[in-house]
Amino acid sequence: MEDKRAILISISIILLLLTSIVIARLSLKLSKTFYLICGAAVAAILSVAAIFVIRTRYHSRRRQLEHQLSFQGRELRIDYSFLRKVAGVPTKFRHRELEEATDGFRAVIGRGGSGSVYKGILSDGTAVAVKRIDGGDERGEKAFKAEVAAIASVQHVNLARLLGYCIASREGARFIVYEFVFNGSLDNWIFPKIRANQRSGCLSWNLRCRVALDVAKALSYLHQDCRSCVLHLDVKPENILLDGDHRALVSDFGLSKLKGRDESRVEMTTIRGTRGYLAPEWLLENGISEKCDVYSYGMVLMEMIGGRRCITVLDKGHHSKKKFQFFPRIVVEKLKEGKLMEIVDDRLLVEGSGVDERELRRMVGVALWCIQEKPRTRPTMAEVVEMLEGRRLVQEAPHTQMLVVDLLSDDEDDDDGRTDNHRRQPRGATVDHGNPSSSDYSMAFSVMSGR
Ligand SMILES: Nc1ncnc2c1ncn2[C@@H]1O[C@H](COP(=O)(O)OP(=O)(O)OP(=O)(O)O)[C@@H](O)[C@H]1O
Repeated sequence: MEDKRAILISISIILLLLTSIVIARLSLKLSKTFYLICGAAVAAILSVAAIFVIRTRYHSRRRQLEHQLSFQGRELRIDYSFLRKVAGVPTKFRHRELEEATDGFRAVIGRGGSGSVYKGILSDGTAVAVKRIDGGDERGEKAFKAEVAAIASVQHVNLARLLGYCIASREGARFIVYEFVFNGSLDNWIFPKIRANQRSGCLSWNLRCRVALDVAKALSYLHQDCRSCVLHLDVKPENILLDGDHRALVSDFGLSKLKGRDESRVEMTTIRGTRGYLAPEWLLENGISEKCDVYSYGMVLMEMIGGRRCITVLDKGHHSKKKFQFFPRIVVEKLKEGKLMEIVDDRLLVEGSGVDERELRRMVGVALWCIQEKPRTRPTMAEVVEMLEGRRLVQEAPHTQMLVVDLLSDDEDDDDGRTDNHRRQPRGATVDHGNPSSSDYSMAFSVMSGR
């Protein structure tokens, strides 16, 4: 439109000029020089008009192209982010985005060995849990890479969903962004509240059974259905999250390890995991396998049944050796005495709570198979799923020595049996064949660190 108007104006000016020249020539009888000057003037005006037209055309074409490109770019970005979401590829967030989402990292929802976890809301309204992995050291880097690599390659309804990550080089921290899981971790739902400000509830028997199955399915998927076998290596109630419907989601892959399908074990140079859930082969055998997760799962199953930690410290005296009460031993005794109901979480034994003795026997049986001392005696997680679903008979578990791997350290235990720094690596570990002491339930065997 603008082009046409410019051309019309230019032509009108030229015509006007030519007419004035002709009129001037006829009326004033001017010389040839006059014609030359006028011709040059017309040529100059024509050039200016041409430049003007070319410029406007160029600018309008440029604007048109820019508009077209930005539209196509926007479409491509939408397609790309859609494809990323569909393929489950984690997004790389900017530090500022996470800072805004978490309101400056204010709302802490959990603390673990590797850092703190904050609640946040992304700009599109998605609720997220942002896990900050502290320390720019090698260990922090390893935990970050292991977690992102492991969880980014797996997808299962019972695994916490990774949305993205962020590396803030200036702050020396790394962040992992998970979908927010509304009911927090399982420990708050099976152990009695120990702090006034603690958010907790008591999970019903039926929900405990469902959670046990959900976790077993997630672990079976990690061990058997992924391209490489994923060893979680930190299965414990704190790492099992419950969504709004109390479905379980296994989370925290910071210690996980990949094992090739053709490998039976992987060599490890350091002990990974949490005291109380560590399988004996961490110190007794060469290399570890998915059976470590099976052991930890068995311990979690025991804790879900009893509503208590498997290991409780009885004696915290400075001079005497620590004495432990090992819940699975109590379970075995009660089973022998035919008083299995006595081991169930007291809070579930109110009338109408629906604790079914047959189901209880099955759960206890599975847990006892899982915590067998020898890894090869333990079932696979797929077999555990079959047993829990009643598709496989749970036979009586053989007697096992019930070894407890404990990384003794200077720090005091919490009331819930967890040490503050519960992910210690033992220095110069020694094996101590402690006698079963005066307490019936003290540990039969402990593995002590030289801290
Ligand atoms: N996606 C989530 N939604 C809600 N709460 C979460 C989520 N992820 C973690 N949390 C909370 O934060 C706590 C600590 O998280 P997490 O275990 O992943 O941290 P960590 O530093 O790796 O700890 P750990 O020492 O157990 O490895 C959890 O026990 C849970 O209460």
